[in-house]
Amino acid sequence: MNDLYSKYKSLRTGAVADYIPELAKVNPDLFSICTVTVNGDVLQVGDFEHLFTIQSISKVFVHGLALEDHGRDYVLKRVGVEPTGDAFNSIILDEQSKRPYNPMVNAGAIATTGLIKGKGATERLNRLLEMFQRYVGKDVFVDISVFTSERSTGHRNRAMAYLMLNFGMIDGQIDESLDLYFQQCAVMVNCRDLAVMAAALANKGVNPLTKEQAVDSQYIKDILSVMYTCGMYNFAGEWAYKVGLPAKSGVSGGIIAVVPGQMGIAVFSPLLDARGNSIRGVKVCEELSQQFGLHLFDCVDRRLPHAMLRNEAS
Ligand SMILES: NC(=O)CC[C@H](N)C(=O)O
Repeated sequence: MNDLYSKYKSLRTGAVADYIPELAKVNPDLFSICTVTVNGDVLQVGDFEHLFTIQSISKVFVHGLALEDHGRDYVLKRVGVEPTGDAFNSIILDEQSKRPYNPMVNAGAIATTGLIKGKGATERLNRLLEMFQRYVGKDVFVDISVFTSERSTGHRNRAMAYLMLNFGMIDGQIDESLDLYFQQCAVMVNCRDLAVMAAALANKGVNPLTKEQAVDSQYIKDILSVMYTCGMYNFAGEWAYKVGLPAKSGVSGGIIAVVPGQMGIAVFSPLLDARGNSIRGVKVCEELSQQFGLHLFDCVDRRLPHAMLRNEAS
């Protein structure tokens, strides 16, 4: 991991996201890698304590909460599970069903967030924060500057919400759902938190550090299959081919990847490619997958380093 960190630290291609004005202020040099095994072993390098907003990585966990709130049949009626091959912010709905294509693109995520139960905006936000807290293992907070920055500029997302309202795919509480969506995107995490969250998904929904059940284990297969096919947007196919792990990226520069039954991986580096994926994040995950045989369909045995498997034999 140290070798990968040193190798890519000097790679400075790409650009930080600036369509949300507050995100443009980030230091582009920040870089960290962290892995957490299902046994709770943590390996971390770089700026792993640096807090940033989770952005689209939140979509994975909110999808899980929507499944818990309504069950898979109902969620599937409102949001599909087809990869789009389009950008994360594309304003397209399935022509026939009028559903957004999947819960990982913005349209689908706004619809998913609209499904979160609660009496009023505060209860819905609290339920969402409690869900994140189960995954992270400590209190989490919304970055108000990033939230208000996106709320005042997120007209494209607002347009999607109105399109879905027109087709009856979300209910009339448009502003409340959009606020909740912008708030979930502005939840603050560090690279280590993300790796713990990914490790919970690798560990049947149980946070490996606190042992708390973060999400009902019956929905892990739903969450991971949608991540696998849709998590990296219009790069999802190449990612599945090269890295072979369920994953999710966000425009603030985070990427999580899940090695089911073994560990969670998180990389943070805000320099993005044209599709909105972290450039260093993609490179590091490609190399980790190749070096340790992590691709789900790789027939060679996984070669996790000894440090990651310390507790497995005991
Ligand atoms: N890809 C992302 O991280 C996008 C999330 C961002 N909040 C948006 O809706 O545009």
